[in-house]
Amino acid sequence: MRYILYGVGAVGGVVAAALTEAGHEVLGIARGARLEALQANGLAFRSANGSRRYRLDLREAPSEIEFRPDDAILLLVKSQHTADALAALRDAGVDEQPIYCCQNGIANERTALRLFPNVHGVTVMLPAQFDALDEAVACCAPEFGVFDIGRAPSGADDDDRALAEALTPGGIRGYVDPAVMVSKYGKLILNLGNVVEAAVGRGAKTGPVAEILREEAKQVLAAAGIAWRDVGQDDPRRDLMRPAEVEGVTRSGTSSTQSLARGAGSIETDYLNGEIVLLARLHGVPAPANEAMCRLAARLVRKGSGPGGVRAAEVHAMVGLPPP
Ligand SMILES: NC(=O)C1=CN([C@@H]2O[C@H](COP(=O)(O)OP(=O)(O)OC[C@H]3O[C@@H](n4cnc5c(N)ncnc54)[C@H](OP(=O)(O)O)[C@@H]3O)[C@@H](O)[C@H]2O)C=CC1
Ligand SMILES: CC(C)(CO)C(=O)C(=O)O
Repeated sequence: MRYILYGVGAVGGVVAAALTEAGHEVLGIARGARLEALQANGLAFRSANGSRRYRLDLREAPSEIEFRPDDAILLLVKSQHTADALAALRDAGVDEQPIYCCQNGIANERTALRLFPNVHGVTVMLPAQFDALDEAVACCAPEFGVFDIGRAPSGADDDDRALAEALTPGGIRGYVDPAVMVSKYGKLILNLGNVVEAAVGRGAKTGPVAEILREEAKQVLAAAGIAWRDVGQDDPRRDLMRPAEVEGVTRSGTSSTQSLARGAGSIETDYLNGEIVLLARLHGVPAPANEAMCRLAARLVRKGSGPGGVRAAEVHAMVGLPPP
């Protein structure tokens, strides 16, 4: 199987390193200054085990690729970039190849299923970042991360088993999960604090505001009749991946914080907290705290704000909490 990695950012970079290290054929799709740096220097992969540089085969767009029946496509772009990526894949002739949504949130699978028959979900438990443009950092050890892998909306097949087996030797423990979306809803609950950290700064993703967002989300999911499974710190597999020192690297925060820090011009909040807001509206229940966080994220992007510039008291007030 050839693995096409659509998006060679933080998580995509770690996946590229893991699959390449295990001897698999990998082709990456990247863009802009990141593509130029990766082409010029290769990928500098850093982890608790040290640093290694990998030469990657890269393209700027799917139109530059001759797709094969044995390709598996891993979507590793942020959710707000999924629709464009999928359209480009279809224009380039992709049809029945498996498409793996290796992304937070649960909206990507539905978007993919509108265009493609063979869609799979992946729960990505793998904190990663890049500071230099030619870099990818895996922030946990001894495993870089844990992936739940299965078909969307449910089931599992030989391609899922092959992907789990391909990732595991390179440091990403793959688990085939026929109820992967149940796992992904659990991960969605964890990610509701991303925007709080992006706004206020480190530590806020697990504080009292995040707790309100998560409790509200659980009520909304219950009203919508949606099952979820805890994949947080009580999941015993978390022992496989503990935050680790990586020489010369300071953890920059969640993927949403990284978007603000890079001035990316967009943030994933509408697909995280916004998913809860959407479900609440569809099912006639309130979600004022998550709504407030979507407004806050839109404001931060509109103003070009960096991470950590909002006072905690302001965010507390937005969700009805007294000042900290
Ligand atoms: N980072 C983390 O620690 C974790 C992230 N996740 C999830 O994984 C997913 C990926 O996140 P992450 O790796 O952080 O994201 P990044 O922004 O680091 O990487 C995505 C990369 O894809 C590129 N890209 C987007 N659209 C295209 C396109 N059309 N063509 C070529 N390249 C494109 C982006 O470029 P550009 O910058 O120009 O947009 C960027 O380089 C998200 O859903 C995130 O929530 C899950 C767990 C942890
Ligand atoms: C769990 C966490 C917060 C890891 O960084 C993540 O999923 C993200 O960054 O989006």
